[in-house]
Amino acid sequence: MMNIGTKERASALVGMTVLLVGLSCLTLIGFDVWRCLSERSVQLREVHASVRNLAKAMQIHAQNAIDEADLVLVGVVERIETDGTGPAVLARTERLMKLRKQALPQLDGLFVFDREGRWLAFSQPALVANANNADRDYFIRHERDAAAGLLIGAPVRSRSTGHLVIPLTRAINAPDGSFAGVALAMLRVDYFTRFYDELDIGHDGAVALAATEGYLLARRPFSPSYVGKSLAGSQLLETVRKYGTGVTKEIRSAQDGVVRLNSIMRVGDYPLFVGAAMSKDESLVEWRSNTIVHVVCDLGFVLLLTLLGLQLARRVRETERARAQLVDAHEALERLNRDLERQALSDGLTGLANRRHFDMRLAHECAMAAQQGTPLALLLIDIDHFKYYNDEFGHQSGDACLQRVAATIRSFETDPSCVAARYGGEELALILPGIDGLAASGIADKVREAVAALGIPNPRTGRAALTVSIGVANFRANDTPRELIARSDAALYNAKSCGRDAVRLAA
Ligand SMILES: Nc1nc2c(ncn2[C@@H]2O[C@H](COP(=O)(O)OP(=O)(O)OP(=O)(O)O)[C@@H](O)[C@H]2O)c(=O)[nH]1
Repeated sequence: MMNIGTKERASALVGMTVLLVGLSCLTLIGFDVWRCLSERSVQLREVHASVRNLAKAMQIHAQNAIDEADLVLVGVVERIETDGTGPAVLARTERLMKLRKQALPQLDGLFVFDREGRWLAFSQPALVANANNADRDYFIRHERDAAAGLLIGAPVRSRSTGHLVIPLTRAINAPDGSFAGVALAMLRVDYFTRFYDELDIGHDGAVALAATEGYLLARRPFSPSYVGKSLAGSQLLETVRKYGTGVTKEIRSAQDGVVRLNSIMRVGDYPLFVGAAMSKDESLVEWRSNTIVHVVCDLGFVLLLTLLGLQLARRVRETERARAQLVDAHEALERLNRDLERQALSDGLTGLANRRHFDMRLAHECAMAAQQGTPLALLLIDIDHFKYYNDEFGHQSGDACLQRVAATIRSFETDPSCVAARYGGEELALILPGIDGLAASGIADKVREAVAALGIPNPRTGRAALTVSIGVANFRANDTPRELIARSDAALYNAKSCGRDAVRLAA
């Protein structure tokens, strides 16, 4: 059974164990949470950099394609405006347009229309019957605004090739500044989508080329239905409207609902922008699986640590219990030893020092007195006519009487160095270190009176009460204990001889 102190110590140790295990678990979990969050932000930073690089590549690609096509348009317009639309000029222009179309893969066709929209020159192999482009949006806009410059129109399906194309147009003006027609370069939508197909954007990534007016020109993943599709209400367009181009933002796609990290860039000075986006979920797939592995490992480790902690706490409790039992056993043993020691040194009947103890202490005190030159006295005390008492009251009463007399003598142990002892039988002794013979005689007299004052009857002596006779001896330099005892004994004999109930100091 554990005592309160042991219980408290065991509880404190168990508490410390729990605290240690708890802190270890918290440190581990805290560190791993921090590591996971850091890895996540590193991963997202890498995705940000990737989408910016992709957007930059798309921007350069689109700008080059448009710049090259516009350069051709500018040349064609300049030639027609300078040289007119005579058959020779148109033939040369058409040759030039065919050469340019072969050289520039983004071109689906080049055309020159007169002010009525009729085809004057074109890069296509043959004229489409009754072809007239006066109904096209770009034609109407140039007709209305001669200073419109380069127009990039919404994608249309080409009447000559059937391909999806983006029309780039410039107005042709007559020498008087009036509208004289339109030069058209058709950019193939698939020129862009083929390039976009080669970009590494993952499974859920998306890229797009769009007009700032708010419609799509090309996109990956591609579907013909996307081409020309309005972006109205989409977060992509809202982001462009709100933050402009040149930003990287997290956007939920209006097309497929996937959340992506989008990098948006303006294509030169054209009313176009490109957007490159990678799925946030997909980008974090590896991080997520790593995190799951870490969480499982952490949980396992925490479980292991908890089990070890519980085991440790149990061991601590057991050890403390064993320690307490050991301490109890040790204390019991010490008590037993003290009892045995006391028993070995004390007299069983009177409780005074026994003869062995008396001899040891007297030898010690004699040595001290001799060494330090201090006084020492010995009293030998004998009960007078004790035989009568025994005979009168029986041996058991004699024992009780002996105990009372011993207790009285013990009361004169006024100093820790004093020793009251049972010298033998009904003979008792008192060692008085530091006290000379005269003072010791005074004490002896008081002892004698104190015993008499007990009033123990001893009728056959003819006296009022039981008495003692005391022989006092003063230690002399070089006395042996035996010599000191012998002189005390001689003095006791004198006290007896002169009628008992007396004190005698040895000569
Ligand atoms: N009850 C009891 N008596 C004891 C004990 N030890 C010694 N005695 C008795 O003490 C008595 C000593 O007797 P004696 O030596 O003749 O001396 P006395 O009768 O005291 O007479 P004086 O010494 O001459 O005065 C004996 O009767 C012993 O039996 C003890 O432990 N108990």
